[in-house]
Amino acid sequence: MAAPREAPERRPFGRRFLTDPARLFQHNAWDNVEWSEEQEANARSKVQENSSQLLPQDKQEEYEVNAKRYWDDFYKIHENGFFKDRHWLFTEFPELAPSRNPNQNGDSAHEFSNEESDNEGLGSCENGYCSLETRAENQLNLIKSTPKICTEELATQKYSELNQSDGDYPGSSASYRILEVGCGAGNTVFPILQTNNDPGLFVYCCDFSTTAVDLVQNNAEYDSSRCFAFVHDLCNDQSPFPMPNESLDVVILIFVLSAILPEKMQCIVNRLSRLLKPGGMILLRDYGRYDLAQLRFKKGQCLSDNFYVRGDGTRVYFFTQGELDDLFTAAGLEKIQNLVDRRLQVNRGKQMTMYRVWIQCKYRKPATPQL
Ligand SMILES: C[S@@+](CC[C@H](N)C(=O)[O-])C[C@H]1O[C@@H](n2cnc3c(N)ncnc32)[C@H](O)[C@@H]1O
Repeated sequence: MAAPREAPERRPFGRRFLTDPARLFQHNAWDNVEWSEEQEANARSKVQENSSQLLPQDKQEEYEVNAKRYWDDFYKIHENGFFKDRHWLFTEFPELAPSRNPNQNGDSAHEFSNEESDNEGLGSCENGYCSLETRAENQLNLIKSTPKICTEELATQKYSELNQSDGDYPGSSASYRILEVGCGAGNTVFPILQTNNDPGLFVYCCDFSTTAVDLVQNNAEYDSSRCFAFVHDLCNDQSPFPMPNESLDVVILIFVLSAILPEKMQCIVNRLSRLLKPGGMILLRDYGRYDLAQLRFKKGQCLSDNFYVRGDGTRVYFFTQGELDDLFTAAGLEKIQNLVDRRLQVNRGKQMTMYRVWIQCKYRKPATPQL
């Protein structure tokens, strides 16, 4: 009998370096690429150019007021077929499944570095988010499922009732609680539920898009004994969370803070920080300054410095490490990790190179809170 095949050793994060430029097209991605001064200057000038004309104020307000609708439309079109599942999550964020064997899932740290397929540009996913305009093959495909009712008003009423009843809230008996904000269709939540087998685990997830939350709740893997999906607008600071302050071990923000109006980010981070237990952590992965997606914007799509609107009406900000550090430390959190992930993606067929920039952070609430 043949010996059982062992899961291939996971390649650790950021370990394929391009030392010989002649090998550029031998792989589809290279880690930790250094930018030359010329490349940096080039990027700066592209951003200057595409930010030289800001959208008029009335248009800006329209995108803010209707933000939820644009994301609803996005999920009506793409449902949950847009994002790739992310087992890299557990390499980058072992906090999501602390007792997991690190050799589980032999996939690479980045969903892009699949050796079988070359990157096709932004359409192949910007670390999980693909721009609508590059996915013309996706046809408008209205939600077929019968959605459960999950309006924010109803949810708010339900939490107030729950919170009044002696600390009994969804997940109140759990020993390890994770909240994902801006969960979209659940491409982070479901891998967590599959991978983290801790019987004390409870996962909350929320999004302001009712369409997205419907997709999560109607997913065959949604298990209400281990998970609670709810509609929540992060920008509405009057909208309660279904769990009390200091009850969460982990809050995850994956490509979400970048979708928020920059002036509102600090208030959101402060509120999320209050939900953490002392010692609990916020984990973030998001767009970095001069990422290819930023350089590709055209004049007329810029809302304010480093903040743009896509063709589908959704918005995106491109962070520096310092900006994120300021946001988290001002919320009383301490830095565990704040790194920039510069990756060169290669489309060997088209002989194209794409420089991606992402930022990854872990910030912890001190045992004695600073706020
Ligand atoms: C780029 S998507 C990322 C989705 C998910 N985190 C993922 O990585 O698959 C940004 C998400 O943030 C959500 N979002 C944007 N603004 C929000 C807000 N004010 N409150 C709650 N969710 C918001 C959107 O609906 C969308 O699902």
